[in-house]
Amino acid sequence: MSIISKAACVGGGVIGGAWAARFALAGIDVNIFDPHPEAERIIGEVMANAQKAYGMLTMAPLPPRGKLNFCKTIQQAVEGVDWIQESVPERLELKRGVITEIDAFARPDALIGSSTSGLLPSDLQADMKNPERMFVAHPYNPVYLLPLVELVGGKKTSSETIKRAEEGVAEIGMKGVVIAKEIEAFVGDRLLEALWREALWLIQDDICDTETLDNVMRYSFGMRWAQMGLFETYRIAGGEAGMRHFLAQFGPCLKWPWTKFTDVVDLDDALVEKIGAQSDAQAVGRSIRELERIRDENLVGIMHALKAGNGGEGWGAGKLLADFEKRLWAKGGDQAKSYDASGPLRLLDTKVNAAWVDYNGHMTEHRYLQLFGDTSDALLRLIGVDFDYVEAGHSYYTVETHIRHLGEAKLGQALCTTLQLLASDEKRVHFFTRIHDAASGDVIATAEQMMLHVDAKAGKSVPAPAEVLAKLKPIAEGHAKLAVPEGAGRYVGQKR
Ligand SMILES: CC(C)(COP(=O)([O-])OP(=O)(O)OC[C@H]1O[C@@H](n2cnc3c(N)ncnc32)[C@H](O)[C@@H]1OP(=O)(O)O)[C@@H](O)C(=O)NCCC(=O)NCCSC(=O)C[N+](C)(C)C
Repeated sequence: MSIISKAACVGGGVIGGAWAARFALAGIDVNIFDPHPEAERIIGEVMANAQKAYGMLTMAPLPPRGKLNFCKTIQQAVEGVDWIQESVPERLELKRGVITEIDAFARPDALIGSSTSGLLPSDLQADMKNPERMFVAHPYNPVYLLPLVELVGGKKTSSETIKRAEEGVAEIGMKGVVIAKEIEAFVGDRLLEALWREALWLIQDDICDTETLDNVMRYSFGMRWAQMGLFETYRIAGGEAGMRHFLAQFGPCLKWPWTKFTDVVDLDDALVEKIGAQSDAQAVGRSIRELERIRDENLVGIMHALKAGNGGEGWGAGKLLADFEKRLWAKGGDQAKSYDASGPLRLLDTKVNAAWVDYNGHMTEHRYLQLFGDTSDALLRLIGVDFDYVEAGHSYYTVETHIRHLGEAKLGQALCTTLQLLASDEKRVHFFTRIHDAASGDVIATAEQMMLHVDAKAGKSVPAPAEVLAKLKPIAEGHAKLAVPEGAGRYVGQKR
């Protein structure tokens, strides 16, 4: 049983809107309450960014998008839902009042998370009737892409609530990290605050400008942090002797005058103007929307890289994405069970995303192979060769591929793939896949491929079991009646 079938977002700004997108893209209907006159437009823009980002992030079958329902009152928004996420401005009295109102109308077992960046959950739950179901669920912007949620209970929060909250955020592809004790600003914002304080001093004292400071981070430890965080990185820095050696070597430096850690810079008009001007220069005219697009594409790229990390097992946020996709495939597999074998099988629908485009301004070579591979994966799921099947020790491996490029695919272009079986026997599946422009049906590329059924442990081809062959049979029979595709059997250098 899922924890979240229906959600509510109270407060729909950048954070609340992105929570709404997270829920909706996980197939969950969301009630939204936000008195801002332009709430619908703002959330619509966040949703559009989120959808674009998910289009790049995953080929797994996302469930039908949940509905967004704009409500006139908090009562209307929260009645009957399973999870309420409060994201109103960061003022204790305001948040406490809103949470108390949510508490009055929500189902007694509904979970209530607050997006506060630093207020104590005990303070927020002070006036509630059912405070045991309230906690901090602190996300990071953009919430629809960054998976972390800090889960922090107050004095009256039950441990059962935190457990359910952890399960709930996992359902929407997020990583719930439980913070052991409540403390202002929790863990993430404490760390950011320390760095931010130091950074402001470096600018104030003319040690560097904003661009230099950002470059120092993004070309070095920023990349390390994204994949291993602080302590695991330092463990490696300690060499063979590990963490203890690192602490012995670098610990004493903490007493050197390297930081202004406890001093707070005076953010007077002059410093604000200095940082503002440097930041404007750094942006070289790029709008916030443009920067958001670049940020989202980069985040997707980082997550893809991490998904391939650790020898393909996935690492950190990439492993989380891989696990989320496994669940999506497991659910979405049902959709693919019905098909019409009287023609080529339509197995994939996608759009060319920015990361797939090369310096010639069109989709680059290896992305074609990715789409062909994703299409053969879809065929395999259709005949029962899914994650469980592979985990049990058998699979199909591709042993030969012949790709032809007949047209170009441009950024944002909608594509679909169709697959035609040419021949099969107990070991072999020989098939022909076309990538089409989804609107016109024009063929942009084709691949003729051969897969062999293998015993993965033995690393040898073996006959597929009867149940797999039985699922392949109706497709083979249907496709035997089709004409052999133009281009099948061609080789490079052959005259047309
Ligand atoms: C393990 C492996 C796939 C096969 O090795 P093998 O058991 O030694 O196999 P044989 O060479 O003996 O071949 C078995 C039979 O299949 C026939 N065969 C082989 N290649 C072809 C071909 N290209 N076209 C037609 N027939 C072919 C061969 O003649 C044998 O026939 P018999 O009648 O005598 O049984 C091994 O090759 C291997 O590990 N290869 C690497 C595979 C790989 O890593 N591929 C890339 C992975 S991408 C992928 O798999 C994508 N996806 C499917 C998951 C989406």
